[in-house]
Amino acid sequence: MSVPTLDKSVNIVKNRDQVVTTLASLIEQVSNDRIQKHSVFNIGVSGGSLVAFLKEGLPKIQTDFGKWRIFFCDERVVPEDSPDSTYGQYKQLISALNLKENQFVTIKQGVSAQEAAEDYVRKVAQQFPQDAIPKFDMLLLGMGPDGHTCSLFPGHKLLEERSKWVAAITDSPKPPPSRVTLTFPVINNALYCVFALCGKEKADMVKRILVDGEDLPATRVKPNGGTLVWIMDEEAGKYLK
Ligand SMILES: O=C1O[C@H](COP(=O)(O)O)[C@@H](O)[C@H](O)[C@H]1O
Repeated sequence: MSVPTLDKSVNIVKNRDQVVTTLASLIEQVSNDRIQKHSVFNIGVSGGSLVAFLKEGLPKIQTDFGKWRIFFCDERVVPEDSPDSTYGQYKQLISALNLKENQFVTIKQGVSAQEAAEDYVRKVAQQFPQDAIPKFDMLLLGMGPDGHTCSLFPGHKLLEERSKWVAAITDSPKPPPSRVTLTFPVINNALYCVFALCGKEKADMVKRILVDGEDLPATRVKPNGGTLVWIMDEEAGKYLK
């Protein structure tokens, strides 16, 4: 796959297919660079529409998937065989990309959101023994029509979380209510934070975030010393032109 010309932090491409291709190409470029330098690629994935983008795009890229460690930017506290489980949806990629199940760092099953968050933070810390705050190579983020990202929702107290790397939420306004999410100190420590989104129902929120700079969860994604990239189709970006 050819390297994208992403010279801007906000990239509006024609349609959904081009969102998929542009995103996949950026992942290919960054993963190969990180694997060459560090022999591992630590990536965090989100749920929602991103899952389909990756299912379509990742099988087309050239990278050493065996060197990937895959984390969840957020996860729903539900059984893995539930349609709401983000890991459950990514499982189909295991055979498509020749991954092993143990390359995914998943949440503990059958426990409360609080216990799942405490367990997840231990698992994350184990993978980043040298880092004061885990430094992900790349976090792939979605943005809901309300401006939420990960499981960080507008007006929620978790937006102010400064000490925990991973937090539990049990009152998510979007179902299911119980979730585990990375917090801003970790999100904004990543090397790359990449939003990928499509559709006219997101256009108003894109404007409120990228033009008006309204204080919404997705607006707070500002990686310190890292790179922020938005990839969207013309419908989502229609108020930016
Ligand atoms: O609930 C969630 O929603 C967001 C956004 O989803 P989308 O379908 O509007 O793209 C997603 O990024 C997050 O991981 C998920 O838990």
